[in-house]
Amino acid sequence: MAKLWQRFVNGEQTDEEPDSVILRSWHRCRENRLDFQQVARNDLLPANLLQQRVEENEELLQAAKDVLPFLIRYLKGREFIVLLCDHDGYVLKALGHPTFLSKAQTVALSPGANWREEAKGTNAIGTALSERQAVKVLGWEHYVRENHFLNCWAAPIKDARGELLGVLDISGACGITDERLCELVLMGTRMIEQNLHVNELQNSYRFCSAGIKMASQMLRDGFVTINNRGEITEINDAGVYMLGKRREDVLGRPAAEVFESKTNVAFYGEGQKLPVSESGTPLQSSFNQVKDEKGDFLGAVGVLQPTLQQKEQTFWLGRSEETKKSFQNGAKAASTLSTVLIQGESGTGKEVMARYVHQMSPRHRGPFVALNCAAIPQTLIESELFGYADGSFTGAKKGGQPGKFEMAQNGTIFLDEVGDMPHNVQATLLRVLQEKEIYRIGDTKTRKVNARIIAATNQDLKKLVDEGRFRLDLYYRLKVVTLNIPPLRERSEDILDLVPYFVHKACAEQGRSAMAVSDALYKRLLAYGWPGNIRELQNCVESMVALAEGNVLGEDDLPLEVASATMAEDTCSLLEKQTRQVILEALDKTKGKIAPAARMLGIGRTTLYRKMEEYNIKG
Ligand SMILES: Nc1ncnc2c1ncn2[C@@H]1O[C@H](COP(=O)(O)OP(=O)(O)OP(=O)(O)O)[C@@H](O)[C@H]1O
Repeated sequence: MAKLWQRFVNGEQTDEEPDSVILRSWHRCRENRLDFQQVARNDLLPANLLQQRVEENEELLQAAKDVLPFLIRYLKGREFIVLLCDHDGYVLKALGHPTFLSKAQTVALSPGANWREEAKGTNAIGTALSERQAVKVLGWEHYVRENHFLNCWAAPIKDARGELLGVLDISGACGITDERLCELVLMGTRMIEQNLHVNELQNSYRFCSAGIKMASQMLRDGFVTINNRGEITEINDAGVYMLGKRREDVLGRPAAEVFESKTNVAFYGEGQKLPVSESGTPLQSSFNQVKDEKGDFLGAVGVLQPTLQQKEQTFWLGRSEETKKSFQNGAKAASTLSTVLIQGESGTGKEVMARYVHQMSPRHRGPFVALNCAAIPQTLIESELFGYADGSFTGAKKGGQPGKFEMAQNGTIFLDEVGDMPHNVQATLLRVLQEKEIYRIGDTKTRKVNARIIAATNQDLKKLVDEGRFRLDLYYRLKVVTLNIPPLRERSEDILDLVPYFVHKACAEQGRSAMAVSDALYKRLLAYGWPGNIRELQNCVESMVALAEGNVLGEDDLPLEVASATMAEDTCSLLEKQTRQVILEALDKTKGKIAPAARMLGIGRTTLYRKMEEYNIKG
């Protein structure tokens, strides 16, 4: 049969023809004027370019990683090799029988060599690429004589869209043939294609889940996904905050348990109220079932929103022992109906505490009414508190007007900055506390009031009493239960909880996507004294979020005031401060004389001079 090849390359006519695939390939080789005796010049990649191709075809190599050894095992030690080539015909990998591997090397059938038809004439790899189908090229069917000792089977490898990625080839010595090799090479390509498909599915799954995570962080509402077993698979930061739990206590847990609900939450319809959150605050949820095209239930996605009550913030944050203790005391105070006095610097969270006490008390269903005694003119405080009767003064509303005490019926009245309450109103307040009834201004009729009083102050009330500016009897009446809220500088660990919450809140309010906070920034925030307490921290975070450019808040975003204060701390370490102090004291004792001061410190005079210059101490 080799005569067929001989006649063709000699340009002689013949009655017999080889397989049509081979004949088409021979014609292409002739058109390309290929030398049929030997390959004129092998196209061999140098090591660096081969490495580049290997990297470019990483996915293909990965998909074939286990398939090539599997095929070799199947060939049971017979003299065969298996090759993986890229879509340009370059051999990327060759495995198999060592004897045949070295024989193959004599014709450059090895990694780095190009086996396209244009380079090597008719051969299984190149012809499979040209014909885009599985082929076998046996012995003399190779166009170039030097390859006649080969028998090869090859098939193209395609991706899910039919795009050509490479070729799988099995080669052996001429004469060894086996009908099953055609099937084997096809089976190998199918296995590689399946692996590629699985990889692609995994990548698109990873993309979807990372995309959902990223998109959900941009929402200001809580976002939750639940799988078909009813377990929570994803929750954004807003959701974690609203629940008042830790992320690790939510992820992977049954939704029914997290939402403290008896029914499976996935089957909730629109707008169901869920009794959730550690602080007992109600959230509103809206879940939708996710189904596939056949209508099978896959899981559910939902949003959580605070109900109106929670929007007025009745939950608190802070991991420090001080904060936990304060709020534990608040909860204890809530169970009694006594008057509560909350003391703390401005911005420490006194109103947050007052709302918490109300929320935890048996009156939580009643109203919470606040009045800031420092924020309204003193002449109006009385009418604000007790209301007025019809016609009690010119311009008074017809039918009169109830005051805050009446509005707080069966609930809580919060008197903020109670130290600023005028003396005459203090007397009336004391009477209301005793009698539990009020007169509206200009009215003769008493009205029963049933409201729990929570007062707050950032002043030293005892001092005001001593100065005669606050009534002693009212002071004792108010401080039945006292809650002290420490300043933020005494519980700076709370910053670690407050900052992410304020960042999240500011991003949502300013319509920005989620932002992270760098460790370096946390260090600076922890080093600052926060004279304005939590309110100052919140304002600081809000302005950083508004002005920051990237998606990570860093030290450069700090407002000047905080930046310069914390910088000074950094550059002047405690040790330096102490050294400077010791030198100053020695100089003070020796009335500025250097030699005795140096003796006292146990150092030489020159060292003392050097230290004084270093610490900017004038002699
Ligand atoms: N533990 C906390 N968790 C979350 N936010 C808090 C907490 N404490 C305070 N805040 C927030 O800090 C800000 C100041 O709190 P709040 O108004 O309760 O302080 P205050 O002590 O009543 O201030 P002032 O004395 O000026 O009236 C508010 O925005 C509040 O939401």
